Amino acid sequence: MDFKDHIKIIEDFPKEGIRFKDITPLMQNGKVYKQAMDEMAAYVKKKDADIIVGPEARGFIVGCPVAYSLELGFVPVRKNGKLPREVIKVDYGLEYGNDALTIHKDSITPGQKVVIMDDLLATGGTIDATIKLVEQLGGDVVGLAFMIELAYLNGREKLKDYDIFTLMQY
Ligand SMILES: O=P(O)(O)OC[C@H]1O[C@H](OP(=O)(O)OP(=O)(O)O)[C@H](O)[C@@H]1O
Ligand SMILES: Nc1ncnc2[nH]cnc12
Repeated sequence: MDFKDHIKIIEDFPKEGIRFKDITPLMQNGKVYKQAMDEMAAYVKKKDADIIVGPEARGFIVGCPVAYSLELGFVPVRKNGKLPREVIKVDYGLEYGNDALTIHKDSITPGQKVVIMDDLLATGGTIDATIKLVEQLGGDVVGLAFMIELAYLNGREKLKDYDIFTLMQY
């Protein structure tokens, strides 16, 4: 199955010069969405993860179905001010802006094997911040999984100490 047939590219969104990869057509097709999640689940299983972590919002679109299918827990990483209990926080930059990410302080048990999942790897800023949060809580990041990799932004270089799985590369 060629997953790229189900990704739409939108020029100059959300800012001039950005070629936005829209995953919503893939999600709208049940068979294709399931196949994509099954392939990502196979990777998470191979890494023998204890728990999945995903950053808001599109990390939930891939992390939750895979967690459900493997009967694993899912921990949300959210933008600043969204989580209701005690959090730790990290500032980060991405392809089109800056923000802060947070995680509940009690969401990871030290030594737990974590796979971090998101829809897309661009500069790696989001995942770098997510790794910092997980590691500050004592989690062991055993893998990173994305549907899409924008290879021209060199996110892999920033994340070179980690094992990375991607379904599609641009
Ligand atoms: O590798 P990076 O340069 O960090 O970029 C990738 C991130 O950007 C997008 O999220 P965005 O922050 O736009 O938020 P959203 O998921 O809430 O749309 C995408 O879902 C990744 O999380
Ligand atoms: N080019 C892009 N398309 C979709 N999501 C993104 N997140 C960061 N860069 C992106």
